[in-house]
Amino acid sequence: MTWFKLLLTASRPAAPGLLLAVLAGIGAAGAAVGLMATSAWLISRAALHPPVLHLMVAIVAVRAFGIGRGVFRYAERLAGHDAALRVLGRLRVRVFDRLTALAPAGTAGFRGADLAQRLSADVDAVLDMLVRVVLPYAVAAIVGLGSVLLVGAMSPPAGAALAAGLLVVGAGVPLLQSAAARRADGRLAPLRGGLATATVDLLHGLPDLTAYGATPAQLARLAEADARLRRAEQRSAAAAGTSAAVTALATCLSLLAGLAAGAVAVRSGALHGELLAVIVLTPLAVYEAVAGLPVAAQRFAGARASLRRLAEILSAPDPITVPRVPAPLPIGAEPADAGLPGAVGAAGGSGAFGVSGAGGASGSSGASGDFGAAGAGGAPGAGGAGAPGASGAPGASGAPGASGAAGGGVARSAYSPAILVEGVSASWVPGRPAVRDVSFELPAGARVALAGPSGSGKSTIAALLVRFLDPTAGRITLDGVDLRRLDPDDLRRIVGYLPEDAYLFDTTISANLRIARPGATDAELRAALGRARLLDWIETLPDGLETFVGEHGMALSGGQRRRLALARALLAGFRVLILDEPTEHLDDETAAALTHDLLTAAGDRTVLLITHRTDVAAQVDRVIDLTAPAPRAVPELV
Ligand SMILES: Nc1ncnc2c1ncn2[C@@H]1O[C@H](COP(=O)(O)OP(=O)(O)OP(=O)(O)O)[C@@H](O)[C@H]1O
Repeated sequence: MTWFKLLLTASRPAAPGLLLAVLAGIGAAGAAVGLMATSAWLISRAALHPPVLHLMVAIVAVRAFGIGRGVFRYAERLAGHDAALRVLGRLRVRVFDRLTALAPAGTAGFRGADLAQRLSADVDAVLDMLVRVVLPYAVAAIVGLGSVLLVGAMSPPAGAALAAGLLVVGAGVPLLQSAAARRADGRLAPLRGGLATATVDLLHGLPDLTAYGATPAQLARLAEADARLRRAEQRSAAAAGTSAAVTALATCLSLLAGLAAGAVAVRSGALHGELLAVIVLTPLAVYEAVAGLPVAAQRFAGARASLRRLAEILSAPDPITVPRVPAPLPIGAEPADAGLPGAVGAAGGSGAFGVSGAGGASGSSGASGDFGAAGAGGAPGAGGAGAPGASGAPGASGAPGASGAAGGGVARSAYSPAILVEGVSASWVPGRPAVRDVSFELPAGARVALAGPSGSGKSTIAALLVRFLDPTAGRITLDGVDLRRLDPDDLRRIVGYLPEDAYLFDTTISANLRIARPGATDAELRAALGRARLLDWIETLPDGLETFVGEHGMALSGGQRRRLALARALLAGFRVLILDEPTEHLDDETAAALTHDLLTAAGDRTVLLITHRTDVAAQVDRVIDLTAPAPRAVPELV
């Protein structure tokens, strides 16, 4: 998408308002020109002492133009800003929507502070483009043309002098200016983004920089970014100053030329002496209308650069493909109502996925020797008797909700989906695979640990399961339905990802929890906190649920932060929970206790526990090891 197309599409809904602003602008500038021309004639005529009645029309016209100029100017500002602010608001929402669709995989190429800059300053540049570039140019072009015709009708040479002056000020000076400062003006927005990024980096990394004595070097980088921005601003300001001087010079020369042409015309008798003042003074008002054009041209370069940066976001490739007509979530795969075990009905109508073709297909894959141990009965449709996965598997019984009773291995009182990962490869950056040919199964209601060395792709698998990313090869199915056929928002209502660094907002415990479910009552919050084993501690706090957690949850310990994030996930009612390194950086004893609590709190949900720890094997149904080329299942489901 080009910057121009972006501007057109963004402004189209506000076109009537913008047109009204242009008309009002023409009215205001036209009234200024009319005021100057009429008063010039009135002064000249009055000097000859005619009967006052001969002046009455001109006197009324002067009043009308004087009042009209103010009224039209007000209407122009009102209509122009109203339309531009509407465009700006819509564009900001559009950019934000796009960012949410891109994040996190699609925004990997952008830097955080720079994105913030694009979302704020660059979107604001649309206001500049419409109100300070498009509007003044449209008004100046029409009023300038009308004035040249008016003056030209009285004295063609004076009209030609005015036209030449207007061309110099309205077109020549801006062209010269943009040639002189194009690079500087175009670089202002990216340089501001770079400075914001360097500042945020410095602030966030200050403790580490101080510890390593690297603050001076980082400060030097910041100073360098600042200096580059200052140099660009200076070049831009120098070009603007030169333009202002050239504009003033061109205006004076054009006025003098008009005066000379008018004087010659009066002398030769071609022009009545009363009109000489009109020819000389009218251009003053016209130049007022075009005087802002060099600045407008300068703003144009900056605003165009900003629009290009926004177009980059809007046309960034989709990290995932959203189907035009998404498949419905498998019946029964609705989020739990209160995030509590048993709150979800036992998957009524579940027979639907008993007949699902995809379920059948995955069944054959589950039974394959690839991960036979893991797949024994666990794969949807594989039909292994007695294995927990089989019990809930669509193909096995066609009634997932009934599985708890049938399976025996993993007691489930509510529906939990099964997930099958088949020969999946994926990359964050094209050509750099993060996981290759990974296959494993997450049977319904099972707790599976995903282990492997750092960088082996565990978090990438989690990102694939919530469709932050799509596989480049292979497929992932949820109860037999390929994830790519589902709406990602639907999917994320039932598959919850709890990253290692789950974000806590700088607000109260209750507000952090209600992000998952805005309508949750205090009792529901307490229930979720109780299940995350955090309630006892919270009850000891003077402000209880209304205690502030600080920026990034700094007022909580690492373990408390994770428990609070878990309580939020429980409250959301996900039916599959992906816990990414929930015990990282905790001592062994606390880690074991937290893992136990997390798994207990997860209740009947399907859980994928990403971990480096080797001691979780006893607490889960199986461990998938990503180290091996094709992950192995250790040990078998109990
Ligand atoms: N957002 C991202 N953008 C680009 N590359 C990424 C991104 N996230 C991960 N990668 C790359 O994908 C590969 C796998 O990373 P991933 O985080 O999945 O591994 P991991 O097993 O979870 O590691 P760890 O145990 O250290 O968290 C790495 O080479 C990493 O550089």
